[in-house]
Amino acid sequence: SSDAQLLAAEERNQVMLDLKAAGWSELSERDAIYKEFSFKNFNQAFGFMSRVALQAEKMNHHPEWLNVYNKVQITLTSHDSGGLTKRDVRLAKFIEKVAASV
Ligand SMILES: C[C@H](O)[C@H](O)[C@H]1CNC2=NC(N)=NC(=O)C2=N1
Repeated sequence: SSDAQLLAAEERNQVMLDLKAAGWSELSERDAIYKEFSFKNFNQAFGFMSRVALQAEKMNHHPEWLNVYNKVQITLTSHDSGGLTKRDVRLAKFIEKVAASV
């Protein structure tokens, strides 16, 4: 299955176990996942965003996000596919790696 295709129920439940354990949740209003990150200050938050931005551009897969001072709220979905795909999961896992290394 292509990584741009919507995740099938079984595979989705499997990957969501990991992501939920890491603090991601499924939105009720859209087929998307969401997490809020907190950093020590704006510099840390923006450094994190810079690293995620470079990877997102490489993947041609971009987050919906909001930064206010030390907080970054991130929503991931695949607009082209109309919901959650492997690309979102791959980007979420990358984001977790970056956040863990700040
Ligand atoms: C034209 C462009 O390649 C597409 O719109 C890409 C860009 N980045 C994207 N990012 C995300 N998150 N979902 C998409 O469907 C998407 N599509």
